[in-house]
Amino acid sequence: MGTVSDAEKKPTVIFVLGGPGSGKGTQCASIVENFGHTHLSAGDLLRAEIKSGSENGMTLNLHLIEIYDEQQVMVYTKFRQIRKLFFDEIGTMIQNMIKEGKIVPSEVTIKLLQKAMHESENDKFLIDGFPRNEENRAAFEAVTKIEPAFVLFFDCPEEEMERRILSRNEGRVDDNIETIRKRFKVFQESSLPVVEYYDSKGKVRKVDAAKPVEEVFEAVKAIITPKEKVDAAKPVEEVFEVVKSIITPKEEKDSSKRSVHLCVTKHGTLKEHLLCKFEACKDSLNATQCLLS
Ligand SMILES: Nc1ncnc2c1ncn2[C@@H]1O[C@H](COP(=O)(O)OP(=O)(O)OP(=O)(O)O)[C@@H](O)[C@H]1O
Ligand SMILES: Nc1ccn([C@@H]2O[C@H](COP(=O)(O)O)[C@@H](O)[C@H]2O)c(=O)n1
Repeated sequence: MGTVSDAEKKPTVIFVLGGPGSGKGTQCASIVENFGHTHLSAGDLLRAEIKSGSENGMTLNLHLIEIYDEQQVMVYTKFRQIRKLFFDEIGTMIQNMIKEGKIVPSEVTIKLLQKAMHESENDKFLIDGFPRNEENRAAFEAVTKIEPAFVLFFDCPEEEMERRILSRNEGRVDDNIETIRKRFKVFQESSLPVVEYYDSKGKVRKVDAAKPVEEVFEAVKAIITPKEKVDAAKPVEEVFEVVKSIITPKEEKDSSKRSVHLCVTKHGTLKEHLLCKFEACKDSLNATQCLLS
């Protein structure tokens, strides 16, 4: 049986979703710093395309490129003029759609995401603000054949998101009350169904994004941190020493508050038990009992 070559290996993708101003970009910056993912914001890529698209005219590289198969200078010049018009038009189209809080056609956004992924040497990506609707989701999966590892969903009330956007001060054309309302509507009607779709597949990791930045990141860290493994073949006391060193005091406190217990499975993986069948597991000091489960 053949093995999967490096070239065929799919990158790990985490979709980062949440309403406008829920703090996706802010948290992605901390994830990049702490976990080394590459952050690709669909909104940032579209904004960059408005700025540079008509200058280099290469980013989107849509079907028009195929028109040019002649070598003559005249044809080439004509081609460049047409191409510039074409990309100017795409830039204007993106700009208008962002101003109106509308979702840009998937073909455009996916091209930008694919290009950024190809140019990166990383193999783990945070794709922020995408997929924004069912069309985005289906097209991305069809084109890239990539399924997200999970969806990091920032849940935040509209009043808080509105407050945050109105004090963001980055000069964005869509950070005004009229467009914000339109973006909230699009989020409710088109983006939440995508979250629900992934939720039905058990892929949504929801975070309370209304809390202060640092607290939100604590929750994010708990989701992103790779699950640590414990060598469960060792004597029970030794295993428990390792378990104790992994469980931080904060997690211990939180887990006892929430009646969540960190246990070691037969395979040596640390596991959170919401309801453990072992009475003895009701506090983390007895976590080793779960070795038997
Ligand atoms: N937990 C938080 N508490 C208070 N303010 C926050 C929090 N997280 C982010 N902010 C601030 O709110 C504003 C919006 O945050 P950010 O740009 O990260 O949101 P976003 O979800 O990426 O927004 P958009 O989808 O509109 O691009 C920023 O000014 C940021 O500094
Ligand atoms: N998948 C996407 C993402 C964004 N847009 C457009 O960009 C605007 C800003 O997006 P942010 O994520 O930076 O808030 C958004 O309102 C859309 O107009 C898009 O079309 N498709």
